[in-house]
Amino acid sequence: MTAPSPDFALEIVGLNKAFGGLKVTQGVSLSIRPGERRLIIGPNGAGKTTLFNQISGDMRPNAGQIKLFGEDVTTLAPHQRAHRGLSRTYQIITLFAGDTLEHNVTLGLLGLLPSRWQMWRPLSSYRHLAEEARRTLDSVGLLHLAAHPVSDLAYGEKRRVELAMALSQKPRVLLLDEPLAGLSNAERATVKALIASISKQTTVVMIEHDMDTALDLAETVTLLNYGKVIVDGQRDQVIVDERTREVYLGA
Ligand SMILES: Nc1ncnc2c1ncn2[C@@H]1O[C@H](COP(=O)(O)OP(=O)(O)OP(=O)(O)O)[C@@H](O)[C@H]1O
Repeated sequence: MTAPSPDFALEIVGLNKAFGGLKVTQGVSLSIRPGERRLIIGPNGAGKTTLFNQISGDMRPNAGQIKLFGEDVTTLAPHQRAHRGLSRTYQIITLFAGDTLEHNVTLGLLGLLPSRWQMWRPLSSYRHLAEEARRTLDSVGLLHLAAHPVSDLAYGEKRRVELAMALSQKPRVLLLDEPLAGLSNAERATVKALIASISKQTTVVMIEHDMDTALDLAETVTLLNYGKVIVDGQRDQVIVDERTREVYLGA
């Protein structure tokens, strides 16, 4: 008999996090269904990135629970969550600037192998990973730059590489932290199309300030302010909600 599939890809219950006296996550509860596109919005300092850090395991909550497809992952390390299908990008690009694109993506894939890497084994011996890295680069139209150092790339191209690296892990849940930040209009359109093309096998949770673009990609929206969930629901309802107006317009 197979186990019943859980209702939620990601379920957060009563999450709390404080830095000294500053409460940055206050009783946050969220339920995100498999395949959902969820946008997390809120003013600067609302606690969006801190929430992501706790979901990914980069930061431990003070209280509360995080479940991935029904499994409690609250105390698991980031790589253990990654093995269970959670992947994230960061607000700050995390590629190795001096290394080639192909090596960067290969290393990203290597980190996910159950055996991890063995330091005495040359990277070139992981041929299947290098091939997958090249497929990954091809998927975002950057294969022609595979042998170039990351420092040669334009900012928008680096963003695409980072996204491609996260996608190459075939995540079940993907956390995108401001994927459009700092992009030109043209780059924004390219990255938006890339996000829109992500398979429904992947649940997408995205923090983004560029509402014009991000709202198009979202089905559901959560508004955070001072570490609390203020409104949560279908995109169109959240947009017209009085409380959203209040937070953004101080009305
Ligand atoms: N490691 C830390 N130590 C102390 N305070 C922190 C730490 N990380 C975040 N904070 C504080 O927690 C609050 C929430 O920060 P966070 O980065 O989560 O907000 P955000 O909603 O992502 O903001 P932005 O939209 O500007 O990125 C801020 O007041 C921030 O200064």
